[in-house]
Amino acid sequence: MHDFVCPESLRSALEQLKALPVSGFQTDSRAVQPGHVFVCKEGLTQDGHQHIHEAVTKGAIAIIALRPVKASVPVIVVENFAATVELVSAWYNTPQKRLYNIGVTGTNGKTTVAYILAQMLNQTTSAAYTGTLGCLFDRQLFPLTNTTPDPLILLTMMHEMVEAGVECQVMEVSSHALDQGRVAMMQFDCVIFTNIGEDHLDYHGSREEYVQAKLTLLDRLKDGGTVIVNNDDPITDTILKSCPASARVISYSHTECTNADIKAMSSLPGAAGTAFELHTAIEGKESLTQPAFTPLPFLYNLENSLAALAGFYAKTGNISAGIQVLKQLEPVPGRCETIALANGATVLVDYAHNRDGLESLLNQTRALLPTGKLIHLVTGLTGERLQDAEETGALCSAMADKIWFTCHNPLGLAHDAVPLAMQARADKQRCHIVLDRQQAIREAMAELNDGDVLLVCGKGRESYQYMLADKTKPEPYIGDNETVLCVAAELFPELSNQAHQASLIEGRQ
Ligand SMILES: CC(=O)N[C@H]1[C@@H](OP(=O)(O)OP(=O)(O)OC[C@H]2O[C@@H](n3ccc(=O)[nH]c3=O)[C@H](O)[C@@H]2O)O[C@H](CO)[C@@H](O)[C@@H]1O[C@H](C)C(=O)N[C@@H](C)C(=O)N[C@H](CCC(=O)O)C(=O)O
Ligand SMILES: Nc1ncnc2c1ncn2[C@@H]1O[C@H](COP(=O)(O)OP(=O)(O)OP(=O)(O)O)[C@@H](O)[C@H]1O
Repeated sequence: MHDFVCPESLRSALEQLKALPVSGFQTDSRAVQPGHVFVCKEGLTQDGHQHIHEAVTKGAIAIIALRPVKASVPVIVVENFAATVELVSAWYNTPQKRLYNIGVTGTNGKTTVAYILAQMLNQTTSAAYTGTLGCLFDRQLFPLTNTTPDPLILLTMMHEMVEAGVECQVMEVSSHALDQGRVAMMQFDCVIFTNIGEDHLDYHGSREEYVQAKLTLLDRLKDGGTVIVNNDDPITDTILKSCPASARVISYSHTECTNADIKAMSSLPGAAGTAFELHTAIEGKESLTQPAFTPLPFLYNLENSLAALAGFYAKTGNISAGIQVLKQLEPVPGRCETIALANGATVLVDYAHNRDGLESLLNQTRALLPTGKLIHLVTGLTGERLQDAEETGALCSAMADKIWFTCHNPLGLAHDAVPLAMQARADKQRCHIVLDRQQAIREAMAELNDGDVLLVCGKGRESYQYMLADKTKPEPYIGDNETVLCVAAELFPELSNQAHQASLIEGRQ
């Protein structure tokens, strides 16, 4: 049994760690691997100190705790979790300070903006993406549990990035992360706001609290850093009022009549992307209008592309180079992925998973659909969004022609709880409940005719369902894309799976 160790300073804690063969740091006993230091955290529902035994059994070689505890491995006691973050940051030689960090927040569009901006910056430097899709750099993808990871995971990833020669990180910053201080050790060079609507009321309690959480991203801005705002979002006035005086502000807009620094003119958003005139009038520079094109479909992706262009400009100072790389963007996995069917109908697999996202997707689809053609919709909401379910269901009923409410991460609720709530204020003649997600997709596809569109929303490329509240125990799910491809092969056997797969890629007309 080791004595309790109570370091008087960070330095002495570091010295203790240096004497051990540390392979990493972990706050979750379930994920501990041999050589890890297990960090005890008092969370919202549990106390990490209760899980020391499991951590040691799994191979933890030391414990960092907030109070004296007994363990068969050395214990370092620190004052609070922030001290641990400081310790781990020092252990990795403050990797966050060795990167140009861009933080992206907003209700919708974080993944899209962060992923495409990292892609664009990769044409000029080595850039990493961190967010809902995982942590991607140096051609490797590291899966993440959270959109914005726990600070110790983030520090570990940033250490790996620095080791791999990455120069710039574009990361999504969720409202939960801001509220829980997951990015408290960051000093962002640039922050980007996409749009702020209403979401996560289960966690934040009210829209005001949610907005306040988002605004705290500004507290994490470096002195003299850049704030990128969407002039078309009414929340921008509030953001600007909260901006530090030293900040450089760059605004973007998709409407011609605003005085945004970067704006799209003469745009005609379509399913094949959007051609537009990019007008820039930044920081007193001579204004410039240049032809531009984003291959991502729909108006909201024009907005996302403008946000990414502004981010590219903030980092490189070269908007013309940004226009060039924007043209060649690869699609974002699970967002607006199109599959053309042999009968002339189209299936679109998308990540729209809250009221605002569904509304903008349905609006855009309706605007592009010829009269008389139908929008079919397969959707659900996660258990966390139960209180939004009635209103969202009513919105879907008003905007789509035929709807299948289905299962989407019930997170411990009865599987029909969210679908029933979604159906409550919907037109029941047109809005069915089919809990088996694959069956819902199958039924919806069977009813499609030439020119109709089916939107399969909410999961994107996710290949799991959180049936239980415990997110460490996901159930495997084949995936929406795969389901659509299988059903297409059943419905149109004359086309091989391979042909369908090809149409998935080429179908982005
Ligand atoms: C509600 C919430 O946000 N919880 C987050 C929070 O967990 P917590 O600290 O409260 O955890 P806890 O369950 O009370 O446990 C306390 C401590 O005991 C540890 N523990 C717990 C159980 C065990 O068996 N062993 C063990 O060691 C836990 O790892 C933790 O260190 O801190 C953890 C580490 O940072 C997060 O992983 C965890 O995210 C959970 C998984 C989650 O689902 N969060 C969602 C709501 C979320 O954050 N979502 C946003 C994106 C939202 C969006 O835009 O769509 C995100 O950034 O991911
Ligand atoms: N700028 C936008 N405005 C409104 N809706 C959008 C916008 N961008 C994307 N969407 C819709 O929201 C969905 C989710 O997009 P995206 O994954 O980029 O958002 P997000 O903010 O990262 O969400 P999450 O953090 O939960 O993953 C898209 O599939 C699309 O339907």
